[in-house]
Amino acid sequence: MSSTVLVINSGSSSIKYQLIDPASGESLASGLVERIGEPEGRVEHRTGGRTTEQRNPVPDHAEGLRTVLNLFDEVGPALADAGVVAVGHRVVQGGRYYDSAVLIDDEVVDVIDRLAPLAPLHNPPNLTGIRVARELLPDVPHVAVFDTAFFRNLPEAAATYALDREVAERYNVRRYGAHGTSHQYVALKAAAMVGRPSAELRQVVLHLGNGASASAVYGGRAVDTSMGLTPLEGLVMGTRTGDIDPAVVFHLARNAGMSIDDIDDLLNKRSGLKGLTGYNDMREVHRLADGGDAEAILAVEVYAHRLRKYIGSYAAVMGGIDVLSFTAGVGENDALVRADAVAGLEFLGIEIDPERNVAPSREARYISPDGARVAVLVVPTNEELAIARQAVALL
Ligand SMILES: Nc1ncnc2c1ncn2[C@@H]1O[C@H](COP(=O)(O)OP(=O)(O)O)[C@@H](O)[C@H]1O
Ligand SMILES: CC(=O)OP(=O)(O)O
Ligand SMILES: [Mg+2]
Repeated sequence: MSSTVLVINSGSSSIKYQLIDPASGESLASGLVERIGEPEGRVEHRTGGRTTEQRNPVPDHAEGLRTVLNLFDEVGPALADAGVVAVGHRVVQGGRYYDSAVLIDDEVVDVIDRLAPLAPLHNPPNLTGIRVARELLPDVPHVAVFDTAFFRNLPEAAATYALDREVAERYNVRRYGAHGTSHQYVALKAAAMVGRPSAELRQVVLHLGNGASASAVYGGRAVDTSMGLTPLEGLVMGTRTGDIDPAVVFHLARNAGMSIDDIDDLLNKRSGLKGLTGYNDMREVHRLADGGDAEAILAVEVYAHRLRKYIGSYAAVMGGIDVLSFTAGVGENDALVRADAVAGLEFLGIEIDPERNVAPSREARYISPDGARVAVLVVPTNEELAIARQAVALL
């Protein structure tokens, strides 16, 4: 029997999970618990080509995980017979503590808890997932794989904010990044695709999901990234502003009668595509834009404008660019966004082949024309597989 890893990614209102054979990369089961804490919850469990769906309220993450483990019992594969050697947990914020995966003990739990202010939407649910999973699966090692690990050794010039040094040091204010497991996975895969030693490659990776971030990877090492102290900075996201002038916060606090918590909620949960159009899902935004909705058309332009700014600035940071990769929900599926993101960047050697760009495929592929100076790629990310591999490597 081969060894498997159960990977858990607990988000604010969802739990995604996958049982993976890290050696072959095969996914033996996967699923999702959605709308935790809302009146109508939904659980989807996929294994062996079959999907089982349940629609019940899921009051909290503990109940959600219990439901998942029951599904493994009832529908399979039975975890007791599946050779589970570890549970791998995605944790967004590891601060300055971790540059690689770590075995979870009470001290690690304490650190993740103390770092919650630096990823307020992510670390608390990550931690709940860890607590509950350790209770329900006490006999296997649990491993934390941090989104920040790949960015732990960013050059100081990229990681440092031009803020009073003492304040920054006392309150741990610096750029930590996020989505690092995905950026690293995609950069490695892209280097293998172009067949050049990663040591000399200047890569830009665009992870465009609900949360979205860009990274500059030079010689296999992250040299800059768009998420900062928290996953709020950088690109336009489903519900987050990305970059804004910090003075917007003072302005709203002083003139709109909003509290800091109100503004936090506004910038993180009611902005981005949702703030501009009412919808956080790019598919809905396109649907509106296709119908001539001026706000949706502008939202797509704002989104793409930000992407072009980051591609250009990272090319400047690295003295050029050899590979540009698109990944995650929007990056993998949205040919329009990809085309808009590179429009006008021919001066950097970036061009795409319109037919390759729209060809339906789930595989990693080139969308630049043969012989182009910059390899433009779509590389489906697989954070779960990367987490499973890092967990077994640690053990
Ligand atoms: N066919 C598609 N076209 C455009 N956007 C898509 C498509 N499919 C999914 N998406 C976008 O991908 C997002 C989810 O991406 P994903 O990487 O799964 O995010 P997360 O891991 O943050 O939940 C959705 O919110 C949606 O906007
Ligand atoms: C860090 C982050 O933004 O993660 P997600 O995209 O899962 O929200
Ligand atoms: Mg994601």
